[in-house]
Amino acid sequence: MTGFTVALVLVVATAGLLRWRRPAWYWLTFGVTFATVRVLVRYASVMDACGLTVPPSRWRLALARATNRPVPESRAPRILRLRPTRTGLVLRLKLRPGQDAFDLAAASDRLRHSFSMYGVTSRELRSGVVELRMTGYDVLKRVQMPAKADTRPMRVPVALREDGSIHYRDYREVPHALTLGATESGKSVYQRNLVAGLAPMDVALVGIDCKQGVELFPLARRFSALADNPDTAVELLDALVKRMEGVYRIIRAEQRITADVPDAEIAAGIWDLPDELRPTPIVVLVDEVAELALFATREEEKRRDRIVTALVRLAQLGRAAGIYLEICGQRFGSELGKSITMLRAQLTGRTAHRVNDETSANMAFGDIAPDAVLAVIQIPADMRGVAITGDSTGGWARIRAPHTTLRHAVNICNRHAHRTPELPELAPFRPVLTGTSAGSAPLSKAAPATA
Ligand SMILES: Nc1ncnc2c1ncn2[C@@H]1O[C@H](COP(=O)(O)OP(=O)(O)OP(=O)(O)O)[C@@H](O)[C@H]1O
Repeated sequence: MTGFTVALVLVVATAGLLRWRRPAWYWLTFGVTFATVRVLVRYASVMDACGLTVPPSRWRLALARATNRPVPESRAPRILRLRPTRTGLVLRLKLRPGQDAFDLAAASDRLRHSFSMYGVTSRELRSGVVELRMTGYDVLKRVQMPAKADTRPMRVPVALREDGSIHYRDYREVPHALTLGATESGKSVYQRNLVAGLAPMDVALVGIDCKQGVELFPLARRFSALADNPDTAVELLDALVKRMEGVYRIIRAEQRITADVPDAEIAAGIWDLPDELRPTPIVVLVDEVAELALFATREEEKRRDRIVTALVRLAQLGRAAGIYLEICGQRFGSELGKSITMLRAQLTGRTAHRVNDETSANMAFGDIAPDAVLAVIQIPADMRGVAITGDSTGGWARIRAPHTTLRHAVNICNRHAHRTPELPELAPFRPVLTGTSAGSAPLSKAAPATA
């Protein structure tokens, strides 16, 4: 036996032994080749077995009869493209007459078993063309974000989807979002990833962290305004509403100039304004929203009503003024008092981490994607950070953000501290940065924060 044959036998034997464990590196070294060959060789028989073929058309049958040939076989969707990726394979299929995208979606679990893949998901690209994404291993087990991401202004690659693609938080497409989850489910890590993704962009970050500031205050260098208690939060939200009204006045002034000019675009939001006039967009991050909505005394009730009213106004009118809400909490339902469900209805983007009961899952998806409720309940307790994300289109996906530590997020914020815009309306809430620890000093308005 030559040296080459021995090496080949060793490689094949090692690959065979490792196949059942399927770590990510196994996939990259051997799996991708095996899976491509397997899918191509088994394609016709698997499609037939999964009921994804159509009988030959009448003219093909007639032609076979006329030329005295055997009866043609049923045909599977035509493969337009097969692309191996870092996590699996992507197949683009042209459907045969009589098939629809739902046929493939309904057969995805059968396809997964038949092709020996970890996961198969399908989505319609355009009429008659469906994309099947196959993953060779559990990509959410240890999240590694793809090196290349399609970054655009106000679009953050925040997590990995179970089909291996990137999940983006796009503020211009989905202005406001709600993130729910039980304690220790991964909400703060998700929010940290958002801050780290937004830090290099031209955006002002505003934080309301009612967990005594433990999550957002270490990131203070990149924040234009911070509040760590409901009293400061109510003033900060009022200031944001005032700023929103100011931005509306700028848009109105710009409209008067262009309304008389035929064929000119009329500004309907900050993104239609010329660069030199465009106010800085603002992302408002609220951690533990229930703390803002709970009250014990009459005074606190009045404060709570002011807070919720300001949040509703920002959610209703903020998009055009470039003010986007990112609200995080353990529960967000009618038990938090009046106007909460009205606010929730404005939060288009929904992300739910592990929850402890069906009611909490319903708060996230009951009104937009009822089948996602079951998926939320099924998130295992030992997979912290795994979440279900959906939007008003009714679609949903399983995602997990990379495990970004607080130290890593702080480093990113410090690196981009020079990008922190100074907004005059929010100046009183700008964190005062000192080199020393804030210790036991109350972190209220203009409080020192360390990073
Ligand atoms: N995406 C992730 N990947 C791996 N581990 C994670 C991920 N997200 C969270 N974790 C783990 O779960 C722990 C709790 O996460 P996190 O602090 O974000 O939860 P939380 O929902 O904000 O909890 P609480 O509401 O109690 O503050 C983290 O310390 C981390 O170890």
